[in-house]
Amino acid sequence: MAATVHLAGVINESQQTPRPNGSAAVLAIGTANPANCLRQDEYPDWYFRVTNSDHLTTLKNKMKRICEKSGIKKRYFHYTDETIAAHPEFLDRAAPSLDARLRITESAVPELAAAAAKRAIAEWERPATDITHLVLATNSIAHAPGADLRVAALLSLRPDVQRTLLCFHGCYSGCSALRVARDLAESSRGARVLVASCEVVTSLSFRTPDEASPEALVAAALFSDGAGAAVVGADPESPAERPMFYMVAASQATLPGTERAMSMRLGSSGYDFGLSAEIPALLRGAIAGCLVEALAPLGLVDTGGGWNGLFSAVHPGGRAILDSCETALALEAGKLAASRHVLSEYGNMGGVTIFFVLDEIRRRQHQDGGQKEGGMVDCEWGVMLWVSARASPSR
Ligand SMILES: CC(C)(COP(=O)(O)OP(=O)(O)OC[C@H]1O[C@@H](n2cnc3c(N)ncnc32)[C@H](O)[C@@H]1OP(=O)(O)O)[C@@H](O)C(=O)NCCC(=O)NCCSC(=O)/C=C/c1ccc(O)cc1
Repeated sequence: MAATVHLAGVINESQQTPRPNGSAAVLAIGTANPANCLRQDEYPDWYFRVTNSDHLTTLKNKMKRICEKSGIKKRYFHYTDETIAAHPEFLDRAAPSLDARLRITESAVPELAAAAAKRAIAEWERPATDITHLVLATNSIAHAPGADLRVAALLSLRPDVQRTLLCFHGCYSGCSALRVARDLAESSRGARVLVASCEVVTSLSFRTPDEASPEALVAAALFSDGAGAAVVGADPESPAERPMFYMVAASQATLPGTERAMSMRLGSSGYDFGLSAEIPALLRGAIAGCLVEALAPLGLVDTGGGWNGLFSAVHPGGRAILDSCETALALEAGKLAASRHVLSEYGNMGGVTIFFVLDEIRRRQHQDGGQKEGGMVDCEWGVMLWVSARASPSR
């Protein structure tokens, strides 16, 4: 472990660090992707060729059907043809390959996360040394000292920056990181939290297609690499700090009996993903009830017009996930336009994707001057799966 001294102070109540008056807000956003971009309509041919699997014609045709229905146009990958040529063990399920994969991700994750974070800090227009906390979420590493320490060094954050590393939160890691950032930002006045999410998970999961693992084929057709970052803080301290989304509440709900529906398991040959074909239907059945429970304490209720009065930042886990949300919540066409756009342009980058969706929503707010597609911008309140957000009235 790195030589880090952790101190916890206990003080008299009257001497507590003052807490901020307002809610934490997203003050800036940055995103980044690796250079290797592959078109989705060409991916099955490429994938079966480089894995020497062209003879598996039934499986290849299935992947083509999945890609056609994925709602994705292109995806980004840290790996390249050269990576695959240099690592024949990635193609052989029986060969141990985890060490080689983790050596790749150990440097790739902090570098990509820092690239996104640099853009967020540049937009924030304050020095990186004003960052008091760093929260990094990833499913793509398994080492300590972790990528959070390396990101802090790459960005020249101050030595006493308080770091939190969240690993193995799956596709909701971005929401987890934002929830933790919100709590940190609201717990001490002046806190400025750099929150980042980074996945190069395809380097941990790339392998030969297997007729016995159709779920792995779905993962191979959807997942993509990228990084997203935001600066989060309460009580803007200067005119340059422009809140774009106030994070007013966060909640989490787990559907009983669904523990096996979505899973990730890191083994000697990398990640195995479990993605039940039931996920879109499970979501369809549960989402409205979850929304009612999460929003009622905020006084937000469906008064008959459905949930179209909110803007929605939904993690685009797959085209069918978005369809399920749209159906279950009776959303008007275009209400999930930002999520669909991000899915189409980048694929499913796990927890990173939600940063791209928030970025896309605010871009549409600016471009359209309030006359946006799908009634998104004139909504004061919004919901992000699973963090509720309120758009700044000043934006
Ligand atoms: C794009 C898909 C994969 C296919 O499109 P489709 O409209 O369902 O098309 P088909 O029904 O014709 O399916 C095409 C083929 O794929 C197969 N398939 C179809 N899902 C499968 C399957 N999970 N296994 C294994 N074969 C399959 C299906 O059997 C079929 O095979 P075949 O008959 O041989 O053509 C679509 O099903 C889809 O988007 N599925 C959702 C993928 C998914 O689970 N994503 C979640 C990843 S985890 C995540 O991001 C978290 C999200 C989340 C978000 C919000 C929350 O609140 C909580 C969580």
